[in-house]
Amino acid sequence: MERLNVIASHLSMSEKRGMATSEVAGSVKLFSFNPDDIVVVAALRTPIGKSRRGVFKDTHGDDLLSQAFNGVLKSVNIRPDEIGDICVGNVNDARASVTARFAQFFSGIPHTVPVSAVNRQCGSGLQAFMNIAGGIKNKAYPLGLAGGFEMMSKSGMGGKGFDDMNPRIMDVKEAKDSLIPMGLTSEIVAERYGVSREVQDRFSMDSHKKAAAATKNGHFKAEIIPVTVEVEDMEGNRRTITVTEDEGIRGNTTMEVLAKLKPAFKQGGTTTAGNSSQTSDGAAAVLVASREEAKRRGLPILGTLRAFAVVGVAPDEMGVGPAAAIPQALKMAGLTIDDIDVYEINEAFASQAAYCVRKLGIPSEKVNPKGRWVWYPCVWEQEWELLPSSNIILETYVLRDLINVYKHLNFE
Ligand SMILES: CC(=O)SCCNC(=O)CCNC(=O)[C@H](O)C(C)(C)COP(=O)(O)OP(=O)(O)OC[C@H]1O[C@@H](n2cnc3c(N)ncnc32)[C@H](O)[C@@H]1OP(=O)(O)O
Repeated sequence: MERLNVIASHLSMSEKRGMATSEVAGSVKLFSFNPDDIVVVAALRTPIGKSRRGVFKDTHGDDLLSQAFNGVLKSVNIRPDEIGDICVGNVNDARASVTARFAQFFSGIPHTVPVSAVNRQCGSGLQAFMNIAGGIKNKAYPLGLAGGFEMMSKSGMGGKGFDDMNPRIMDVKEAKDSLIPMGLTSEIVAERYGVSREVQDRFSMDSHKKAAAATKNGHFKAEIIPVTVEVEDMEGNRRTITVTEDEGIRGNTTMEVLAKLKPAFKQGGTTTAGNSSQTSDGAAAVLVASREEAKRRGLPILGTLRAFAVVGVAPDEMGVGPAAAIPQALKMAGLTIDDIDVYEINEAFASQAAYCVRKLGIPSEKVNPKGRWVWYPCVWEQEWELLPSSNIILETYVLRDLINVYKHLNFE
């Protein structure tokens, strides 16, 4: 009976995806539902603000993160003391684990619930998710909260704590390369792999236009929690505002305007403010459970984690990460490039995303339909309607937009 249900669900998926039954037959074992599957039962984020001069420039990270925590808990009516563990991804906040603890208390989650923070650079939010998923898989707890935040208005791009470095770093090429500013690694990728300024600008323009259309059509509404904050204007007056949409999307951008922008990181380079992600402020959270626990509680199942991979790449071209890691995740999931319906490739620079899409042969119509970029892949089987006729999503970073928001904005 169980098997019949599984096959029946595949048939309906194949119909939705417009595929012949035989095309999905090979993935029957992938799609079987098991009690210990890792599922997402709630996922929400704040809007994303432009750092330093945006809507959250006067807001604290813990205030923003607690909004995300509160949002997901309330959306499915979970008692805060029932959470087994919390893990939060962050790159630039030197005291992120304490900020996360503050956010927990601001959300009314009692001290008996433990919290930790994790930094895997741009993949930190996704890593937080994987840490919680690992705890559930190991039966340490059946339900956990994963989140992420970045407040670049306050932290900037990091770069703190480098005063006391081991001088030996300069003698070891890859150690030294790890200090290359991110924008310059974009220039290296563009030069090394021949990604022209025009390709970068076009990728960026398309991304902005998709994001503007997605916003206009309300596609982000279900995932964004409106946030009310105080913000100081240029004259020093404080006012209270409620933010409901992402800041920084430039739907009117044209190739002509983009072509006029000066290189941001290197004379004669091709990476500009227009084809880089902006620096941002924001936070997100997901409530994660085993399928068994979700069913027992009657919680909605938004998606099932099907595979996850991490692969290292040379530091001087860090942005080629998706090209290395996506094949690995696909292999683990028993899927091919063509099996994926939607790729969300959240990269900071158009050079990197455009290179990865080209290298992997991803059909352009499947890339970032809402205009965002991804790396650091995990494969999701979607059990809700993200987009018509899409069921399998490969995304890098986190569940749709979570986390490491500092690089997302430009392309959302
Ligand atoms: C794993 C990884 O990927 S690591 C990477 C992590 N993330 C990063 O490294 C962040 C990269 N981004 C940055 O560092 C910064 O955004 C920079 C340096 C590229 C640009 O910084 P800023 O100059 O502050 O950019 P800002 O967004 O304010 O844009 C400056 C101007 O360029 C122009 N501009 C920027 N984007 C666009 C666009 N899409 N279309 C048209 N004009 C644009 C505008 O005139 C804008 O001024 P305005 O906002 O007053 O209209």
